[in-house]
Amino acid sequence: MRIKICGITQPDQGRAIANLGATALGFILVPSSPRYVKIEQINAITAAIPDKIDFIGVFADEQPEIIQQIIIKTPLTSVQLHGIESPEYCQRLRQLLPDREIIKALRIKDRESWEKSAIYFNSVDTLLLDAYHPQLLGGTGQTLDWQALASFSPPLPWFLAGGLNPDNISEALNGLHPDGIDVSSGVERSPGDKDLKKVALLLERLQKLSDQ
Ligand SMILES: O=C(O)c1ccccc1NCC(=O)[C@H](O)[C@H](O)COP(=O)(O)O
Repeated sequence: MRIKICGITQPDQGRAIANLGATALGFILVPSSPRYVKIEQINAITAAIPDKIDFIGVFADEQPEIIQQIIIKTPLTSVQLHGIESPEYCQRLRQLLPDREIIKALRIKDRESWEKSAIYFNSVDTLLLDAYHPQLLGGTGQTLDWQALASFSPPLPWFLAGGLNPDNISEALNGLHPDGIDVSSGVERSPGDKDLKKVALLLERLQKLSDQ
C-alpha cells in the first residue's frame, strides 16, 4: 500500500519519515495553508532523501502553466489537485505534464460526492478521497464515513485521506481496500511540524494490518 505523509516542511523530518518507510511525501503549494512551502524548501527537503519515493505537490485551482513551471524546477513526481478542478482542466494538465502522475482529490460530503468521481476516470491517474470542510480545503483532521465507502471501487487507484491517525487507522481500513492512505494532521504536533513518534506508530500499525 502507498503511504503518503503530507504537509512536510522540514528537511530532517522529511528524511526521517522516508527512512521510517513512507512511500510518498506531500508538499503543500497552496499559499493560504499553514503548511505552505516554497520551491526552494521542496528542493532542500527532497535533496536530503536518497530513497526513490514519490514527491507529491498539492495545488488548488492553480493555473496549469504555473504548475508546469514548478514541476520543471522541482523533483515532484506527482501533482495532487485539491480544488474544484474540472475533468477538462485535468486533461489540459495531462497534456502539459504527460509523464507526471495526476491525482484528483475529492472532498466528500455524502454518497453523491463520491459517485461523481466517475467524471474523472478518464482524465487522471489516481483519485484521493478527503473529508469535506466548509472553510478549509485540506489538512482538516475531519474523517469520512468509512462504512459508507465500502462499495467504492473505482477502476483506477485511490487514496483514502481525511483525519487518519495511528489510533483510527485499523478501524478506517476495516472493509476498505484503498491503494494508498494519506495522512497529515493526525501525525503532527502543529501544522507542518510532524511528530515522528506518531508517524512511526502509524507505520507499525499498518505493517501489522498487512501481516494479518
Ligand atoms: O494540508 C493542508 O494544509 C492543505 C491545504 C490546502 C489544500 C490541501 C491541503 N492538504 C491536502 C492533503 O493531502 C492532506 O493530507 C489531506 O487533506 C488530509 O489531511 P488530514 O485530514 O489532516 O490528514
